[in-house]
Amino acid sequence: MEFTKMHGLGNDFIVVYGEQELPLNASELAVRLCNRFFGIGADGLVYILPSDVADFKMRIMNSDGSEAEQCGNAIRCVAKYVYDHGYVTEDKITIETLGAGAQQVQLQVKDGNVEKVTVDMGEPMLDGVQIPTTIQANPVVNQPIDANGQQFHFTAVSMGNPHCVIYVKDAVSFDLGTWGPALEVHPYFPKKVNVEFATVQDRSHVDMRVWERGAGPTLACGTGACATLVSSVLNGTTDRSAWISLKGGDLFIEWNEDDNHVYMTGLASVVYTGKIEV
Ligand SMILES: N[C@H](CCC[C@H](N)C(=O)O)C(=O)O
Repeated sequence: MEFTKMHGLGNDFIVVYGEQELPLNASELAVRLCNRFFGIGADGLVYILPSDVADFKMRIMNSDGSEAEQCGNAIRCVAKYVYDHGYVTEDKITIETLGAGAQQVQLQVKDGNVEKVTVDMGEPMLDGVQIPTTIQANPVVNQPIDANGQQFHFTAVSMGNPHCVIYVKDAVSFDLGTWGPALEVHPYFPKKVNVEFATVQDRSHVDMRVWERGAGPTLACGTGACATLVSSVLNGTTDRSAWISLKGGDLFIEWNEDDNHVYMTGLASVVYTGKIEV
């Protein structure tokens, strides 16, 4: 199997092009190939597939073998991949995901190189039951939640995949390993949840660290950055556009007041290409 190792701010993926549909063993392959000791090593396995409603379809498997409905960093990588390989000639393309349907992607190209990618991540889902959570509220803002004997307050947002945003004193030094795993599987979240720990620096800058559903601590999370911006607007702590600073770098997120869509802008990078027996 040929693959391209790519990342979005250090959130890394094994990208596979050429399949007509998701392989039946995609989940087992994800666990095997994402393993950082016995496999290639990555946060996820990403397939670029044909689509009936967009230029391409993206399916993403977390490193634990679970499938996610959406992945912000991966969709930027997919857009760069198809442009670099000449599968598209326009700098504006559409990519279908399970969680958000056909999404518009704008490539910022200079001298033939993809510099930045802006993705329309669609409308945030704020209804507690739809996210899904067990909380009957719309939106779910600043709700108490206990984990390992500690009480936090969270705001829940879905970007096609579920997110739990918690504000802490210092996200940069926060101990993800102690609290992330318990919150990921908290009974409030029937489909588990991605957990973001955030510190608002000012109305246009938030520090965020993430414990991802099905992948654990990653260097960046695109949908998590979107959820963090939406949550911060709901909590009145930022403007509707801001820089979200992750361990692997910065994403610029805007929650547009006119169309209610969230727009994410950031980098996408190729590390190497390879072949592996599967
Ligand atoms: N672990 C996530 C999928 C990857 C999301 C993240 N890597 C991103 O960039 O949005 C989930 O199970 O919902």
